[in-house]
Amino acid sequence: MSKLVPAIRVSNFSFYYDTKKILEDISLDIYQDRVTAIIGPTNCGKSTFLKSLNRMNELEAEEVRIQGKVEFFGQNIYERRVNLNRVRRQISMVLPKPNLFPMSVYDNVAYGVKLVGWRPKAELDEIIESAIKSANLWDEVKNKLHKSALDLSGGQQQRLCIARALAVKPKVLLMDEPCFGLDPIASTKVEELIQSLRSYYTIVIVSHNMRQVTRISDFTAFFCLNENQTSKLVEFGSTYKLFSNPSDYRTRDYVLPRMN
Ligand SMILES: Nc1ncnc2c1ncn2[C@@H]1O[C@H](COP(=O)(O)OP(=O)(O)OP(=O)(O)O)[C@@H](O)[C@H]1O
Repeated sequence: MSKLVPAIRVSNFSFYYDTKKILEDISLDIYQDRVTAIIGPTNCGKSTFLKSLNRMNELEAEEVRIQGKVEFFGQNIYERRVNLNRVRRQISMVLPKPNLFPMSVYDNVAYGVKLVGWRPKAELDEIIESAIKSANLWDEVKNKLHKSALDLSGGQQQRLCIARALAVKPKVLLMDEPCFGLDPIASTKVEELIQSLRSYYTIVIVSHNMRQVTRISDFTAFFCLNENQTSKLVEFGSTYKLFSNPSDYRTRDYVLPRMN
């Protein structure tokens, strides 16, 4: 295994929606070209944490406040002068439910690429094909590129969302329960896709499926609400260690019953 390099370094990070503190004093490193899973009970701030990594959380409320830092290869993404579009291109988000536009398969993937700048048609075609291939979807849609994306199955739509994210060449993929609502076969395909992307992208995934977490992630962070109902990072470490020999009793009490 190559040396661990932090792609994202979260330091003493607290997050508030309006006046309500959601995350408290979180510090952890997200390593480059590794899969990090975020787990924890419902409402413990997993999605809020994930969205904090590319500032998507700011799109969700009138007012948000933070303390601490989130550094992406050394640059604090919460600094004023940061180019937010660039941050969100490099740190891309895949949501639990496919959020495709009512457009063709091709246009959905082209959408973000066109926002970045004009490209000749042949070059655009190449980017689209490569992104859809990387999302393990090409054989299923190559004859339907100009048909509505909304006619694809749920699992195909989710892989198309991943293709759309890949088309803008991000460094980090944030995945919020990417198998949510998918049947076991569609879920397996998304999981296989994550496996095939893991060497090329830094991936952070929120999942409630502990078996999936042990199959696909290298590192796991366990979040839990404290007595003030704010979310704390209880434990972070290699997925193997966290599941086989957790350091904290709260991790053990959460993880072990969900593995049976
Ligand atoms: N846009 C928002 N405005 C205000 N509060 C919010 C907003 N989004 C989430 N919250 C609150 O933040 C807290 C954490 O929610 P979050 O969705 O991050 O938890 P979660 O661990 O991902 O939950 P789940 O496992 O159920 O998906 C909850 O109390 C929720 O009500």
